[in-house]
Amino acid sequence: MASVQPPPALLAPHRPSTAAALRFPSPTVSPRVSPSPAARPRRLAVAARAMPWPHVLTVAGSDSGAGAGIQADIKACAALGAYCSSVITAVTAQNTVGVQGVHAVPEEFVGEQLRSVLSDMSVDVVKTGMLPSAGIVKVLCESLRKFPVKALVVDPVMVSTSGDTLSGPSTLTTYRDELFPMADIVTPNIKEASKLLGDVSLLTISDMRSAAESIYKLGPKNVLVKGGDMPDSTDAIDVFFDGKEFIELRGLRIKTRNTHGTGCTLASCIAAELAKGATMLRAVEAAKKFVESALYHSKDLVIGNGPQGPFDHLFSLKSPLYKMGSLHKFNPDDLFLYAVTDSGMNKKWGRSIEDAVKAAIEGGATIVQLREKDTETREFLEAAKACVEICRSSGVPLLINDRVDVALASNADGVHVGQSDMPAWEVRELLGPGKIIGVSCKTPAQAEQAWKDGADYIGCGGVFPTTTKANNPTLGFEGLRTVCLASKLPVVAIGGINAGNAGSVMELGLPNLKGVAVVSALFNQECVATETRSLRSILMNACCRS
Ligand SMILES: Cc1ncc(COP(=O)(O)OP(=O)(O)O)c(N)n1
Ligand SMILES: Cc1ncsc1CCOP(=O)(O)O
Ligand SMILES: [Mg+2]
Repeated sequence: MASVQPPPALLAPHRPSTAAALRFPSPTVSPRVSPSPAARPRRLAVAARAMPWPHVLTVAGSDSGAGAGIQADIKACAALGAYCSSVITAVTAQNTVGVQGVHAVPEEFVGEQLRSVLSDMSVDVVKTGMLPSAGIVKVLCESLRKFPVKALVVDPVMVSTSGDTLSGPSTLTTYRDELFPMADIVTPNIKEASKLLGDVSLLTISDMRSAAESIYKLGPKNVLVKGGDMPDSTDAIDVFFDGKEFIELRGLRIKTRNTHGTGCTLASCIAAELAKGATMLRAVEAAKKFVESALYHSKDLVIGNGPQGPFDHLFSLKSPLYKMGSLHKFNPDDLFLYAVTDSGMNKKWGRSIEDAVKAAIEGGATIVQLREKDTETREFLEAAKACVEICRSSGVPLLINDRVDVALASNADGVHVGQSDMPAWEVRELLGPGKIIGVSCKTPAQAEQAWKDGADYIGCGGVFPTTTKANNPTLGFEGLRTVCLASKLPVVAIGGINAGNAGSVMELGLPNLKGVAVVSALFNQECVATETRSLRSILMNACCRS
């Protein structure tokens, strides 16, 4: 009787596998035989996991069209570096037109799937999607009590983005009474929030706040009411509530038909980020940014003929410009007080570049840029290397204006380029995902291109007239506002900004206007540190007021 020899690797004690070690028997189909006792593989000696792998378990329905459901969950988690196991609660026949049929999985079998995963694997976070019956909700709650996890993310899927009802009224009651009190966050959209609260009408941000507060009282630790389908809103605004404060999370409303699965994906991204150790608010912010990036990248892709197309969760594999590293490396708050040096002013005041940078940092500059248009390359590079050390010891990013070569050679933190300098996407190719790239933008189109090219921020100006940069049209507050409202990237204002008007710039209250960049108000002065300190306090006061 042929005995089936399991692959050697299965018998050997578990060790990091190499291709050589993983030799499997030839793929010919052997007659089904039960292995002799000698050949039966011993219990696997599985080594303790050397590398943690954040793990999300999705408990949701299958979407045959793969735009939503467990298919979206698995893709989203994979894109964010988390493992995703899945317990299927229903099988749906659906596509880009809508849901044509739903078969709920018997609750006993949902329970068996839950036991299989939770008894064997260490799950960090459970994320729920479509739970088609009260019985399934109860089975899930029982499993969570038996196999507790770090966090529970509940996406109360009741109405699909195509408008089809996915959960009945009895399920809502069990959601509210049993599942919500166990949840770390509940993420209803407007329709779902309305249903959960007895079909109340939700038309404004204020209504969303009230809804979030009412849903919070049902027991979850946090609530995120998603405003994506709020009528007539220009931005996609979600309201986050943690029981103490409301936070409005603004995102760009991407004009596209490819929105099927955005709800599932947002919740799965939150789960993945929580599994990776993020705080709840950071997880929600990262999830929102992921969905926005995915929608933007996918806006012109076409799958299916209906009104609700899927989007590409794995967009970052398709374009190096979307390397996730660059989405998280740069801290927009660094733009608060942006000191930009000037070779002419340094000469006028007899000051070295290094001295100018040290003084600006002493005064509280939060980011520094060497804008040395008239300095010879060799001198510029030596100064840049010295300033990299000065800034790094203070934790202040140092960028180089225009000169990518100097930035590379000095290992600066990034580069700022203008419309006539090297395009940002080329700079990104040269610097890689871990460096900061800023782009000068005067129009929404330029801001859009900077985002597409993978920049981290934009400089917008000149806001006021300036003699520091020749032939530089003045945008004024309206021009600055127009670009800020269009920009998907953080913005720093520049041009003629000084102690007299910096406060008014920040008091515009533009959400993504993160600070001001200043040249002469700091470096064409006798004492750089004093001027920087004064400007910093003006900015702090203005931000407290706005
Ligand atoms: C933050 C910031 N914004 C704009 C500029 C302008 O750069 P510059 O090289 O002086 O001019 P353009 O290349 O934008 O035309 C900057 N240096 N920093
Ligand atoms: C570099 C630059 N980009 C737009 S305006 C400007 C000059 C800003 O200098 P100042 O702060 O002295 O007006
Ligand atoms: Mg330039």
